[in-house]
Order: sequence, then C-alpha cells, then structure tokens
Amino acid sequence: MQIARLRTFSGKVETHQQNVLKTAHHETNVCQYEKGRPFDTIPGPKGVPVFGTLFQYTRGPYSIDTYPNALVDRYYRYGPIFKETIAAKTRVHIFDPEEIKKLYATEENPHIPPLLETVKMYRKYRDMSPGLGNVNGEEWYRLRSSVQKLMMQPVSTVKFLPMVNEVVADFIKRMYKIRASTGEINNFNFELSKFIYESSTYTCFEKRQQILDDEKGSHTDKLLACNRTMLELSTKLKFQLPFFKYISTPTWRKLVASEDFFYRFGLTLVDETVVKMNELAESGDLKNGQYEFLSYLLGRRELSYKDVSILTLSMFNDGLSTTSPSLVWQLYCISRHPEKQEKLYEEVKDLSGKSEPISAQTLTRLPYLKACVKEGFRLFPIAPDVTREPTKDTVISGYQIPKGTYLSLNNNLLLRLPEYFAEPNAYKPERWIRGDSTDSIHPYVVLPFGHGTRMCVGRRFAEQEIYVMLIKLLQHFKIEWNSCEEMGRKFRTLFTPSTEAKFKFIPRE
Ligand code: HEM
Repeated sequence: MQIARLRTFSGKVETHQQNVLKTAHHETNVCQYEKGRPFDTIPGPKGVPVFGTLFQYTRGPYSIDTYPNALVDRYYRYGPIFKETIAAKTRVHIFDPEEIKKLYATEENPHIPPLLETVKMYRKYRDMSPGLGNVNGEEWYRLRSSVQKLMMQPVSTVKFLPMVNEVVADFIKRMYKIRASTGEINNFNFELSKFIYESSTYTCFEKRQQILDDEKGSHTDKLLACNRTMLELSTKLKFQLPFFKYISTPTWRKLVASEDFFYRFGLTLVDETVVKMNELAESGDLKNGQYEFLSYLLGRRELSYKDVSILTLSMFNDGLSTTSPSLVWQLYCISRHPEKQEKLYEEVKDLSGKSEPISAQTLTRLPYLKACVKEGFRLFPIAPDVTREPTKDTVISGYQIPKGTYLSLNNNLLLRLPEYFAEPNAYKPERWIRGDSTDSIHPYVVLPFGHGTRMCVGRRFAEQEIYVMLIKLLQHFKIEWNSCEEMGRKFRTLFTPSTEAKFKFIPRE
C-alpha cells in the first residue's frame, strides 16, 4: 500500500532497517495472537440474539441519554475490557489506560469507524466528499496531510485570531444588550452556538454572517436546530437495527431533510466565496493573505472541489457540536467555583484593556486558564470515547481482537473515578499546575481531543476560541450559577448539556 512509503507527520522517512524490524514485529504479533485468549471469552453483558442489549436502553434500566453510565457500570462489573452488542453491532470497550497507551503507541495508520455512520451515508447519497473522519488509509492521509499545516500548526491558527477577537467583542456587546437587569441571559447555550457559527464562518469565508444581530433570527434558528437534529437522529439510529441502510425509514428521511438544509446553505456559502475570490483574482484585486483558509485549501492540488467544500463545512458543523457545548461546560465549572474564578480573573484582568484584542503571544502564557480548561474537560469531556478499527489481528489485555473489530477507547469515562483522581468530583485546576499538585495522573486518561495521528484536527481552532471567549467574559463579568440544580448532560454520540445553562452575568467595574 502506498501509505507505507509516505512521510510521517514528524517528517521521518522509513528506512529499510525499520521495515525489517516491522516485519519481525509482525511475526511476533502473529505468535502473540495465537497465544491470546479467544475473542468469544471477552466478558460482557449477554443480551439476546441480534438485538444484543438494545432493550436495556429502549426499555430500561438505562436509556440512550445515559448510555455512558451503563458503560461505567459494566466496567465495574466486567473489568477494564468487555464487549457489548447493541442492534447487531459489537464493540469492545477498553478502560485500561495502559492498554490504551499501548494501542496508541502501535498505531501506524489508524483506522476508525465513522463517528456518525449516517453522516457518511448521507454524503455518499448526495455524492459529496466523505470528509476526514469518515475515511481511512490512503484516502484519509490525502485529506489529513492537506489540512495538517493549516489547522494544526499554531503559527497558522493565529492568523485567524483577529477574526475570533472581533466576533468575541461583538458577542460581549450583544450580552450587554440582551442581558436582563438580573444578569440572566435567555437561551445562553444557543447564544454560544451562534458565536461559534459566526466565528467559524468568518474564519472560512472572511465575511460576517451577522447572526449575532437579532433580525437574522429565523434562518439561523433553523440552521442551528438542524445541527442539533442531525446529532439527535444519528444517535437514535445507532440504537435501532440498521434498516435505514436498506430502506428509507421516517427517521432517515427526517435526518436527510435536516442535512439537506444545512449543507445546501453551507455549500452555497463556499460557492459564493469562491466566485468572489475568482472575480478579485481576475481584476488583480485579490490581496496576499486574503481568504487565507479557502485559498490554502483550493491551492492544494490533491484536493478536489468537493473535498474543499466538506473540509470547510466541517469547520462550523463540528465546532457547533463540540466547541459550543465545551464553552457551556467551562463556564459552568467557573461559575460554580467563585474562588477559582477570582484566581482566574487575577490572571486575565490586565492582559489587555477590556475592549482590546488578545494577542497570540498572550495566549502562549496563562497557566491558570489552561489548567482551568483542562480541569473543565476532565469533568465534562465532549466525547465519551474515541474509536479505532485495527487493520491487523491484535492482542489487547490478553484477548484476541480480530482485525476490523470496533474498539472504543473509554478513558474519558474514567475521569471521575476515584481510582484515577483524588477528590474526583472536585473542580481543582491546581492538580494540573506543576509544583502545586501532589496527584500523579496517568498521561493517557485526560485526552479530550484524542491522541496520535488522528487527534482532533480542529483542536487549535477550538482552543483559540475557548481561551479568547473565557478571557473576555471574565474581564467583563463576574459569572454566577443561578440555579439550585446542577446542569445535566445527555448522550448524543457526544455529551451535550441536557438543560439550559442558568448563568448570571454581573458586569465588573
Ligand atoms: C472542544 C472542541 C472539540 C473537541 C473536544 C473535539 C474532540 C475530538 C475527538 C476526541 C476526536 C477523535 C480523535 C481520535 O480519534 O483520536 C476528534 C476528531 C475530529 N475532530 Fe474534533 N473536537 C473538537 C472540535 C473540533 C472542531 C472545531 C473541528 C472542526 C474543524 C473538529 C473536527 C474534527 C475532525 C475532522 C476529526 C477527525 C480527524 C481525523 O480522523 O483525522 N473538531 N475531535
């Protein structure tokens, strides 16, 4: 396969000696596989033929919303590796961080099942490019290497920082406008989605959509609702026998309608911007560095126009499902811990004037902010798992794992377990500060963006938006949690808030 000859991301070229070592390693693996315990002996809940344990989620004691809790229960019951079949699909769940570490270490060209099979199906159905998270092997490498520099290098991401600063400033102005006299803001989760949408479309198209304006209401509402529906229905379909793959079921049709609305709008934005870029180029008015994001992608000969479109749309679609709820959770943690909030305020209050932008250099410092964000991700990770699909027979925890098995690496479900963290439910950013902490934390437990070559490609963009937004919110407001209830979370393939955030924003003098 051609991929074996390609450069790795670290720029190393494999030598003959390394290949010899790999062959020897492969032979050792074959021997080890034969010594492993058979796959069938991996423990796990039995369930009924074909349906597996599906009814435990549709009729109780669990529900789709609480699927990750069921996995933690099963971890305590069956141990750090177990398998479970739900609606004809078997997954092996791995909770042992040492095994997860080993798996990451041996990843040469990791394959993953699609995060949302429905998205992959939809894109095929509409003749679109599948996009990064839905392909493997050479196809994945082609896409990933074409965006790696643009999206993962800090020097690249900071080019978009002025846009983030501008949208955050507008968001803060809007908060003053829509804030009730009590400090409350209605539908705050939705407001944050609007921010992410505005910030990421600005990054991609260098044109403000102005969705932070009240008048733009109905279209934006529908667009953001479609994003929610897509996650909602895709998750529902994971807990059904996959008839939708063969016949057009009502749920599938509803999903397609939502995706159509979202993509039609997004693809039009791409097309319009490209037309504009061509016009400017023809008239000689296209400035160097203008339309940075799209120019970069369009300039990659290995990418088709369809690839460019999907990679661009993924920026705001994926951000809406991940960065937006992450910000809600981060604020939730800060608002519920006033003493930590004050310590954080001390760190950020003089970084810039309240209405001044945050510089790239400033973002490289901020140890306490980064510790707070890490601790926020520990308590509220976005993804309950990351998945892998080994391309060779392998052995994990002494069991044979045939190639093609779906593996869930469930370290994100260990994040509140006392085996891994002292005072696991306490919000203690200090545990991440060298010198302040006495905790010894396994390095393969808190990995909110995954790890290795398939690590989240939007990570740098997401972090940049989170940091700037938190700094500015804290410079302007004291944030209080305004409810006696905790904010709940539910499983929608990702963890999403199950209730509206009840914050009070009190302006700081
Ligand atoms: C706080 C925000 C985010 C979190 C916590 C997050 C988390 C993750 C995780 C855990 C993975 C799986 C990694 C693995 O398999 O090892 C992933 C993959 C991915 N993420 Fe994110 N993500 C976030 C934001 C974004 C954004 C803004 C984008 C948009 C560009 C994005 C695009 C992707 C893509 C395309 C993949 C698949 C990468 C590949 O297979 O090569 N994510 N993300």
